[in-house]
Amino acid sequence: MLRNSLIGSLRQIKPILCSQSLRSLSNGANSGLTTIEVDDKSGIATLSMNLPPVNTLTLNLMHDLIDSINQIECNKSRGLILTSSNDKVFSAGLDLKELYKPDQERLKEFWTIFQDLWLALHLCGIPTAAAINGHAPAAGCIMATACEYRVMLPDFVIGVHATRFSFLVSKWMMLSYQSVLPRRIVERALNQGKLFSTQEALEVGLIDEVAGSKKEALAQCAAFIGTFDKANPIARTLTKRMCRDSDVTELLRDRAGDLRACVDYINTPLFQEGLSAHLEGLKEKK
Ligand SMILES: CCCCCC/C=C\CC(=O)SCCNC(=O)CCNC(=O)[C@H](O)C(C)(C)COP(=O)(O)OP(=O)(O)OC[C@H]1O[C@@H](n2cnc3c(N)ncnc32)[C@H](O)[C@@H]1OP(=O)(O)O
Repeated sequence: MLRNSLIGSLRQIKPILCSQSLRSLSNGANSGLTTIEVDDKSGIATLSMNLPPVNTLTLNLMHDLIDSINQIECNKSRGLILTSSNDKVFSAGLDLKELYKPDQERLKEFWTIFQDLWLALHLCGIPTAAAINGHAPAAGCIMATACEYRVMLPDFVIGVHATRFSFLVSKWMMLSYQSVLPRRIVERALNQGKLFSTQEALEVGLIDEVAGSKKEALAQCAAFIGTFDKANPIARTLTKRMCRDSDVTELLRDRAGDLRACVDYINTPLFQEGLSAHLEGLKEKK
């Protein structure tokens, strides 16, 4: 029963790609904002975000990420490591320009694909890890927490600082955060809009390890993925999905309701004013 519902949920977000032969993983169908490299020896795929300057989650980048996750999973890679081609920023989170004075239809599409991306990462059947080689604010952090393991480089920040610019996170985003941090820390950090330094993130458990370089981070993520070698892959996948079922169900049971609530909130003067000030702040810091 549970297995069927998990597999059923997955089908909703994975309609494509598995029929293709994909050992050489080309990004033909997408915009080329991601690259996939599969290590021949380990069979682990490294998925890099490559949208200068700061990997903002635009519609195209989110589309490419979902497409790439599907390809990697369908190709039976041994694991997936999410990282960035930029050496200062993992991802700056959602593209704020899409949220400021938005076109309503485009905003709906934008929010829906963000939900899809979260589901694709959350339900990815193979082991996932994030090599966080730069700043990871807001949705950058949410993507990392959807992975099973996080290795971060020193002197960067990670966290959901949404309250600083009048954002209200959806419950499924909060659950992502809460799946790696104790509830009391999540409550405080979300309310403060806290961005954790690498060291603070390690101390609270938001990340699992610190690495000295990107190469080391990738190796540490690969070592984590290797820890599942003795597990039967199908049993592992179903167990992972069972562990994540309640978080995923929170979104799946009323995706349309979440979309409506977010669109309504994004259109409020409170949000638009907070966002306008935040965008100004980003410009002024130059
Ligand atoms: C009910 C709905 C609410 C849902 C709430 C969900 C929670 C979170 C969703 C989000 O993800 S919202 C996105 C929030 N992200 C941020 O606030 C990050 C802002 N960016 C930064 O702090 C910094 O850019 C950085 C990531 C620390 C990197 O700093 P760096 O000095 O390397 O680069 P910058 O000069 O600041 O930026 C370069 C360039 O990019 C523009 N930019 C940066 N981030 C964003 C963004 N998220 N969206 C759009 N544009 C962004 C920045 O303005 C610069 O532009 P130019 O001035 O060069 O034109």
